[in-house]
Amino acid sequence: MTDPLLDVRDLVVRYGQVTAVDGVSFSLAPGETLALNGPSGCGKSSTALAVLQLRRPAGGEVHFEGRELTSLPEHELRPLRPRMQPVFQDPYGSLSPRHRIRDAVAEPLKVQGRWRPTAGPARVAELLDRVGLDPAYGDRRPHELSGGQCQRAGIARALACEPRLLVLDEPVSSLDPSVRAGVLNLLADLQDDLGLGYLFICHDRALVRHFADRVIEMREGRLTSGQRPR
Ligand SMILES: Nc1ncnc2c1ncn2[C@@H]1O[C@H](COP(=O)(O)OP(=O)(O)OP(=O)(O)O)[C@@H](O)[C@H]1O
Repeated sequence: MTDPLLDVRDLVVRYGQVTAVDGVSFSLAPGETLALNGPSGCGKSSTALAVLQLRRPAGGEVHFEGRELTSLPEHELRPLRPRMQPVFQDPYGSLSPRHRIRDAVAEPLKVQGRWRPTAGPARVAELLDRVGLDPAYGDRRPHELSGGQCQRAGIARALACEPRLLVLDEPVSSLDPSVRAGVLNLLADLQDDLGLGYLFICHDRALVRHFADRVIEMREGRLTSGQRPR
């Protein structure tokens, strides 16, 4: 059996007195899509933030590519962060309104010291093309794109990090139904090509059944089905 890409054990997330996630365990294999489904407020986004270590959990462990993340200080997490990238519901919220799309996609390359003035622009154009955007759109700012185009640009920016895991938090929920299928097809193609693992957070049960390899259900902070046996 392949080692899991992500192995979450007894995760607890608290906001003050509120326990949003209460002992959640699951694992995700490389190249797998695991859907986390459940009603509004059940703790899906809190689970996503804790997996990404954007909110440090109050308890439990998050093993990613064999490293346990919750015990790592920020300076040791930093080099691992590019490998697990979020894609959030609001496509405009994840891109700075002031920056052109090409700069937003180039930024992770620059932050990671992988930007080369000669090859960099071509790499950005390649990433935009890979997500189905005309590279000429690189000149635009987010408000000059549709929601679907903007979500594609956000995915291009995530891909610039060369991730192994995408945490997709309601990635198509704010898009027109006509645009959703295109973005989901893109995600499926990228997974086939790159072997990415997806933690796919979605409240739409029909959609998760269609898109995911496996579904786990959450309610009031706990998994009600699909919990990994201990
Ligand atoms: N920053 C916060 N401060 C205090 N409580 C919070 C915070 N974020 C979430 N919560 C609470 O934690 C619980 C879980 O919220 P969370 O957003 O994780 O659920 P969700 O399943 O993602 O909901 P939705 O589908 O509506 O986004 C809710 O009771 C929510 O009110």
